[in-house]
Parts: sequence; structure tokens; C-alpha cells
Amino acid sequence: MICKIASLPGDGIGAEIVPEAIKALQAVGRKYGHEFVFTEALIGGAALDAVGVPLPEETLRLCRESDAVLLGAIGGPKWDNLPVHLRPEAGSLLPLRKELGLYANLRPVVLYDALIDASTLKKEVIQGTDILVIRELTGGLYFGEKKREQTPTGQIAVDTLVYTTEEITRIARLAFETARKRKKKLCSVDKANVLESSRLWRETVTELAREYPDVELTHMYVDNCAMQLVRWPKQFDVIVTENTFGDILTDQASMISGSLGMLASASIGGKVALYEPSHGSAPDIAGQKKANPIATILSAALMLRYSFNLEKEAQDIEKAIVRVLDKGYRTADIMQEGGILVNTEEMGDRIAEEILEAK
Ligand SMILES: NC(=O)C1=CN([C@@H]2O[C@H](COP(=O)(O)OP(=O)(O)OC[C@H]3O[C@@H](n4cnc5c(N)ncnc54)[C@H](O)[C@@H]3O)[C@@H](O)[C@H]2O)C=CC1
Ligand SMILES: CC(C)CC(=O)C(=O)O
Ligand SMILES: [Mg+2]
Repeated sequence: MICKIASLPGDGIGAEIVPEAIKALQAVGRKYGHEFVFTEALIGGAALDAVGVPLPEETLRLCRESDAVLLGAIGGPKWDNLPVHLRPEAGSLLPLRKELGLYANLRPVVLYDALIDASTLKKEVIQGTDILVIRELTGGLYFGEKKREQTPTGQIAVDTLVYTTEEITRIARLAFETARKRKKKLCSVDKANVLESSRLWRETVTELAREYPDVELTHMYVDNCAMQLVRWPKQFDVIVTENTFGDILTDQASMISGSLGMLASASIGGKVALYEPSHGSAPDIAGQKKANPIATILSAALMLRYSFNLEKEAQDIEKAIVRVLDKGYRTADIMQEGGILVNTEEMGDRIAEEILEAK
């Protein structure tokens, strides 16, 4: 099988973690005779510095013409004070997701047994957690109209939170279908007690539930959900929520798995899907070889599963990660007593070796 993959390292630790995911994919390719062809392109601050725009036309074209996209992360303090269209977040990542039609962001929150003691949360609370958060990705606050105006007393800043019935139905249907293949439990998270967009969200999800009588649907306010995630995460199977809530809740939920560096993601819904870790460019550790590449490597496994239908190969990556963690290898963010501290590259090497060695 020949798979064309656009590789977009981006900024900060992006350039350190993407090569480790490529290593894992190449190991899978060698083992099974698949040919993964990587073409690298610029995005984010790196693109802005090199060619003057955060999302070059050439990068967009490459993504559209590829079978899948592997992204590191974008952004950093160097570009924070630019006009919004030039900033890596609003000027590259958001339009890329929109252009590719990636309305659903899947973030599995799974705790590996080996990391139970690496988490700061209580063992009995987190043990056995396996949640899939489905975040709406191309609507809501990040995409609504923004404006700034001067008033006699200061400024006024406006962000607009918009959702249509079609957008909610689309993501909710995916969530019901996904829940059907898991434990058949779906929790829809909103803030319907105050937000009109959330009222429409809740009405629409409730209406759609009639088509899925086998799925147990619950609704939860987002503030309660934030609390429940750390109180008793095992109550959740699939969570579906809007863009901003999903963004925040998943960073929080990542601590159940030990670190934000463990949280993968798949952005799907269009012809070409995009795979990236849930975290950002981590400027505080960039260039120090401290970044945990596992979230990106797990995202590569999701790519094999969702874009290429290579389930066994995806599981090989996931099992290799389990074995490496069981052997005690740890990057700094998941380090614990008795662990063997490794850097980004060494973690990637260990995982690639395990992929090749395992039957
Ligand atoms: N998808 C993307 O490209 C995203 C980009 N960003 C951008 O990234 C920049 C930094 O944002 P922050 O708020 O600091 O969030 P961040 O996710 O980059 O980092 C938050 C904290 O987690 C740690 N961390 C993140 N990934 C890690 C990894 N793989 N291994 C070990 N530790 C890790 C960082 O060191 C930091 O202490 C900003 O410019 C932001 O806009 C933020 C989130 C997502
Ligand atoms: C530009 C941001 C919306 C990126 C982010 O935080 C995310 O997608 O998790
Ligand atoms: Mg985020």
C-alpha cells in the first residue's frame, strides 16, 4: 500500500515530535511492506517567518493532494502580538481545519496501566479510564465574527458563538454512531442553562437521540463535566461537545492519562484527515529534547486506523507504546520513581524498535 502523507512540523516542539511519529510509521511500513511517502511543508510561525504567511497556498495544496496530514503544533510567544490573520492559531491551524472540512476532533483519553503512578490523580479514581471525547472543530467561538471597537471609556472586544442545527446534527450523529460501537453511552456537554447556542445544541441532540434508542444519552453542563472528569472519569464513555468546551475539557482530561504529552487526536470529516497531538508547541521546553512524542505517535496510529484502515498496524504502534512504558522508559513529563529517563528521540527509537520486534 502506498500512502502519501503531508508532514507539517510547525513550531516549537513540533519539529522534535513529528520525526518520532514518522519513525514509528516507517517501522510499520518496513514490517508490513507499506510505503509511506512523506512530504514536508511549512505552517504556522515557521511559515510566516520563511514566506510571510502562516498558511501558504502550497501547504494547503499539498494537504488536499495527500492521503493524510500529520501535524506537530503551531504558535509561540514570538507571533502572539501580530494581527489576528497572521497569528499561527487563527491564520493557519483554524483555516486548515476549515478548508479540509474537519468538523470532528476525536481525542481518546486512555490511561496506560504503567502510568498509574505517574498521574497526579488518585489511582482508584483513574484506573481503567477509557473515554473518547468528540469535539466539534469548525464552528463555535473560534470561528465566529470577532471585533474590537474603541469606546469613550476603553475598548470593547466581541467574539461570537454560532452553531447551526446542521453543524450540531452532523457532530452528534458521528457521536451516536461512535458510541454504538463502544459502551453505548453518550454524554452531551453544553451550557444550556445560559447559552442560546447550547439550548439549540441540547434540543438537536435530544431530537437525534430518537434514532438511537440503543444509546444511553445524558446531558451535562460543562462546569459540572469539568468536575466529574476528575471526580470519577470512569462514568464516561463518549463525550460530545462544542469546540471551546472540548478544547478545554480535553487538556484537563489529559491529566488522567498522566500528561498532555499522552493525548492524541484525529480530526476527521473531510476527504483528507489530520492527525496531531492535542497539545501545543510547548515553548517552555522547545529545543531541549524533553517533549514527550507519544501523543504524536498515538496520533499516527489513529491515522493508520481511520485513514488507511490498517487496524493491525495501528495496534502494533499502541502495543509498542505499552511495552516501552512497561519497561520503564519515561520522558520528563511522565517520569516517576524507578523510571528510566529518556529524551524525545530515545523514546521514539524505543517505540520504533518495539514495533519491529513484536510479532
Ligand atoms: N494544535 C496546536 O498547534 C496548538 C497550539 N497551541 C499554541 O502553542 C503555544 C503554547 O501554548 P501553551 O498554552 O503553553 O500550551 P502547550 O500545550 O503548548 O503546553 C502546555 C504545557 O504542557 C507541556 N507540554 C505540552 N506538550 C508536551 C509534550 N509533548 N511533552 C511534554 N510536555 C508537554 C508544556 O511544556 C507546557 O508546560 C501557544 O502559542 C498556543 O497558541 C496551543 C494548543 C494547541
Ligand atoms: C488554536 C487552538 C484552537 C488550538 C488548540 O488549542 C486545540 O486545537 O486544542
Ligand atoms: Mg487545545
